[in-house]
Amino acid sequence: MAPQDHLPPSAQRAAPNPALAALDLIARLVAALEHTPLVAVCSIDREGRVRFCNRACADLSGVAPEAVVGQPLKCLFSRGDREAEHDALVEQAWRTGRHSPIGDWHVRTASGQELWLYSTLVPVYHEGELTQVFCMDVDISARKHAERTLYLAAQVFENSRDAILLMDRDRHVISINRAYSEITGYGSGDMPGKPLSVYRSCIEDETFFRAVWDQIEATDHWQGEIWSRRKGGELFPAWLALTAIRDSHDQVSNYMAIVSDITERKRSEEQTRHLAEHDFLTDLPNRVLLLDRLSLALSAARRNGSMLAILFLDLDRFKRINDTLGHQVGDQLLQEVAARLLKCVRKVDTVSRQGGDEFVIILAGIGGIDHAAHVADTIRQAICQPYAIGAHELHVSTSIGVSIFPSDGDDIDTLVKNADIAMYHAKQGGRNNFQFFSAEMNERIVERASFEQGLRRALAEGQFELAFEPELDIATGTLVALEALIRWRHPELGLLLPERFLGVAEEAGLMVPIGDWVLREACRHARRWHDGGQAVAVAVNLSLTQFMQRDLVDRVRAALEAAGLEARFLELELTESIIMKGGGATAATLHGLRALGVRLSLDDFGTGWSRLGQLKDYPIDKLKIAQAFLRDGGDETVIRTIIAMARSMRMTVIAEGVETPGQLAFLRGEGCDLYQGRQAEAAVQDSGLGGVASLGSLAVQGRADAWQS
Ligand SMILES: Nc1nc2c(ncn2[C@@H]2O[C@H](COP(=O)(O)OP(=O)(O)OP(=O)(O)O)[C@@H](O)[C@H]2O)c(=O)[nH]1
Repeated sequence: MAPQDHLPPSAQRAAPNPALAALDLIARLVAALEHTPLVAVCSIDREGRVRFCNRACADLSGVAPEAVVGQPLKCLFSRGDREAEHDALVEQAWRTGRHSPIGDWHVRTASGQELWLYSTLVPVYHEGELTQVFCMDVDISARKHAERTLYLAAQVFENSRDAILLMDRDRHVISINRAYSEITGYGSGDMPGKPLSVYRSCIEDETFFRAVWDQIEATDHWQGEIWSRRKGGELFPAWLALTAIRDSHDQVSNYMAIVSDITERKRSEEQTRHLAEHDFLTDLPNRVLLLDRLSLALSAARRNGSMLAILFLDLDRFKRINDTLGHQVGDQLLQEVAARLLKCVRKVDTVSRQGGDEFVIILAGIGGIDHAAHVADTIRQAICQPYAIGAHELHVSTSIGVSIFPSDGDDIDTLVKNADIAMYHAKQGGRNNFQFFSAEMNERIVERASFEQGLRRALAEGQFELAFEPELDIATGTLVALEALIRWRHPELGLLLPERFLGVAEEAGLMVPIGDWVLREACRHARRWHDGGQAVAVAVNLSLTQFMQRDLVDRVRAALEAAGLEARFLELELTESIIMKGGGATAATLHGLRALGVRLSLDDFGTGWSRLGQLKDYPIDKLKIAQAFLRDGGDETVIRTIIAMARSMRMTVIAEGVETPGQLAFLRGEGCDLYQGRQAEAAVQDSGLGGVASLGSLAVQGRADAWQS
């Protein structure tokens, strides 16, 4: 190609003399064109074949110039679905002789690289004739990439759900995005130009913000929770992330603030925390929060040298309300109790529910123990007032234990434990009262705990024994039965009577295993007597707890079977109160036992039952006149009535605690069947048979036989 071929005809026509200078200029222009790295240039002929390609074009397309000459233009760059559009521009350049509009083209090179080209087509004349079209392309891929990045950044900024605010290096607002406007209510024109500090909530002070900006200066970043203010003045909790943006010279050019409205999150966190720290039924603080508050109150008391009281409350006989009226009524009562407790204390105090019918109250910073006593008594009285729950008017009382910091303990556990111990003593003291903790109480509780442990060991190690008290026929003096009475041969305290340990056993939940042991052991003894030739019956006392066991009949059957004892030789003694408290299941249990063939006897008769007629519904074989009626001269009328009643109901009647010959004579005169007590024991001794071990030779007949159905 001759150098002048590149110039349009007008330029060729206007070329000044001298001609050589012009040729030289053209030669240099061509050389520049060939070597410029900025513009990729190639030319095509009328057939669309490449005739020339400069180095930049070869570099950009990745095709060697020798390989491209004679090839169609698209072997350099393919324009995808815009190929036809480009062909039309080429055709237009040939047709009009004018250069095509400059435009951006997204192309792909032969090696698959994608580029953006800024292109035009320039028709070139030679000697007045249009001979070539030059394709001139500038690689603008980098610019396009930057534009795209900027575009995306702008989209992110605008469409982010987080509120974003941009500042200049002086912390003046430049712009805010849509989310920022939505969250804060400020429009895009409200904030720009103003310092960010204008929009602070005033909850955090200057020191706080100074620390924030100090950290940003040091690390380019700060994030944390703050209170933010909406345009209308409303405050809201926000999570703020502040970041310094640096320019290419590593100088801070801007700051960006990202603000998230965390109102909902805080609310739900608060809700979760509330649930974790409060009792669902009463909404009072639960044990977790109580311990937390107590820890704070203790620290404050230590700091101020003040006193603090812990009140441990337990409702009295609450179980009865649940049992008689149902759990739901019980729940409502607990809620009402909670409300009353709150009314009895100050705002600084904490009322908490520990669970069940137990409440613990912290009285902070009390002036003296009088204050605690006053509050305890106010509470006691408030709880005693009647409750209207549904159609019911309920009455309940509470027992309260009080411990005082610092005198009753220095730490949470000790203070709560001691208040609990004091509450236990309030219960022991008859309920519906309050007790201050004392060291003696603690000693007693420790003693009781070790006693309880001892009881468990006694069961495991066989420290229990049975003593037997004879029941004799008044008319014949014959031994009819032996009542089994438990004794505990305590390793340190010696032989203990049941009064000494059965209360603790009851509270420790040991009545059933101990009762089982007595039952089995008594049956085993009776079997031994039988094997020795004496078919004497054995009487065993049942406790309420045993009686309430659903499988009582099975347990009794199992004891009989294990001993190989006939059921008619076992007599179970119940008290009136057991029968009364047995509830709806009493009759079924008694009939179940009777069906086994065992005898049923009512102990301590005459001391509690008001509805004698009810006895007819139960299969009771024997009435035991309470010892109280014989003491101090006795109550002859009652005894006479009981004997008459037993007769009319075809029951055997026995008097217990017969101590004198006079008493025995009286009972004999009234037609009482059997007797028990010191007189009976003396009679057994007199007969030369000192104890149960000798029973093998004791004559047993009469009433025992008469019992057989
Ligand atoms: N309604 C109701 N009863 C509960 C709840 N939690 C525990 N209880 C019952 O509360 C009763 C607590 O009884 P206790 O304190 O052991 O005994 P009490 O009958 O109050 O007798 P004393 O405490 O010896 O005076 C038990 O019957 C539990 O089943 C509850 O959330 N709602």
